[in-house]
Amino acid sequence: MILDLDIGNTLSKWRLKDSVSSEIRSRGAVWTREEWRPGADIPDLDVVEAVRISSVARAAVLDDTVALLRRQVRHVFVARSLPESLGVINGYDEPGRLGVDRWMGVLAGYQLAGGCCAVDCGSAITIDFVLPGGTHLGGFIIPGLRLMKESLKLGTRNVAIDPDSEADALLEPGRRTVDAVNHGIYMAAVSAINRIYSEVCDQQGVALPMLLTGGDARVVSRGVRVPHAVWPDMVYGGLEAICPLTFAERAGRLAGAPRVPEPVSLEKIRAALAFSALL
Ligand SMILES: Nc1ncnc2c1ncn2[C@@H]1O[C@H](COP(=O)(O)OP(=O)(O)O)[C@@H](O)[C@H]1O
Ligand SMILES: CC(C)(COP(=O)(O)O)[C@@H](O)C(=O)NCCC(=O)O
Ligand SMILES: [K+]
Repeated sequence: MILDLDIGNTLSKWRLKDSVSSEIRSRGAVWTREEWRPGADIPDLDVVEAVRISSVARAAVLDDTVALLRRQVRHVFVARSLPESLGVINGYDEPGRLGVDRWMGVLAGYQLAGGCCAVDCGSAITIDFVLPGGTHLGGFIIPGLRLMKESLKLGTRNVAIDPDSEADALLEPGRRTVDAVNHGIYMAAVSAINRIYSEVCDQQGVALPMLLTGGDARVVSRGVRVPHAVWPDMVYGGLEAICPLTFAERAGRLAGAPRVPEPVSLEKIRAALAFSALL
C-alpha cells in the first residue's frame, strides 16, 4: 500500500492506495492541530510500503511526522516546491516559498490539462495559473470561507455553509447575521475567482480550463460561472506525477482525474470583463 498525506493548515488528509491495482482503498482526515501526534491519527503502517507527503504545516510537524514514518516505512517521499518540475517553470521569485500544495495542484493540472487555472479552496483559497507552454505565472491568495467568517468575530463560526446549498440561495441577501455572513463570504470567494480568472486570461490572451479542489470545492463550484471541473484528489495527483510508483502512475494516469472542462472563448471572457468594467 501507498500512504499519501496532504497536510493542510486545517485538515491532514490521507488515503491508502493499492500499489498493484492503483485503487484507493481508504481515506480519512484529522485536524492539523498544534500538537498533531504523528502516527496516532493515521492508518496502520504495517501495510504501507511507501509514503508521499505534501505539507504546508509548521516545519516541526513535518519533521516529527517524517521521523516517525521512517522508523516503519522504507520509502518516505516529501514533496518540495522546485524551480522546475515535469515541464512546469515555477513562477515565484523564490520558488521554494510557493506552498507545496499549490505546486502539487499546478503539476497535476498541467499533467491533465496542459495550461490551466488551479484553484484550491481550503483554509486559504489559492488561484494559480500555468500557461500551455509550462510557465507558471504565480497566483492569488485570499482567506478561505472559514477564515473569512472567523475574522468577523460575529459568533457565527459554528454555523458553516451547508455544502449542499444551492448557489442561488447563497447569493440572496441574508435576513439574519449568520446568513448575511455566510452569503457575504460566499459571494466574496466566488466573485474573486470569476474575476481573477477573467483578468488573467485577458492579460495572457488565452482561455484556460479551470480545476477546483479543497474542502470547500463542491459548494464553491456551484457559484463559479467559469466552466470548470472539481478534482478532489488534485494535490494527490501532483504527488503521483512527481513520484510515480504504480503501473498506472508511471503510464501518466492520475487517480480520480476529471474530464478536462472546455473553456469558453477568449472573446466571451473579454466581453464579460468589459461589461463588468461598466458597472
Ligand atoms: N468536514 C469538514 N471539516 C472541516 N472543514 C471542512 C469540512 N468540510 C468542508 N470544510 C471546509 O474545508 C476547509 C478545509 O479544507 P482543506 O482543503 O482540507 O483545507 P487545508 O488544506 O487548508 O487544511 C475548512 O476551512 C472548511 O471551510
Ligand atoms: C497559501 C497556503 C497557506 C494555502 O494552504 P491551505 O489553505 O491549503 O492550508 C499554503 O499554500 C502556504 O502556506 N503557502 C506558502 C506561501 C505561498 O504559497 O506564497
Ligand atoms: K488552499
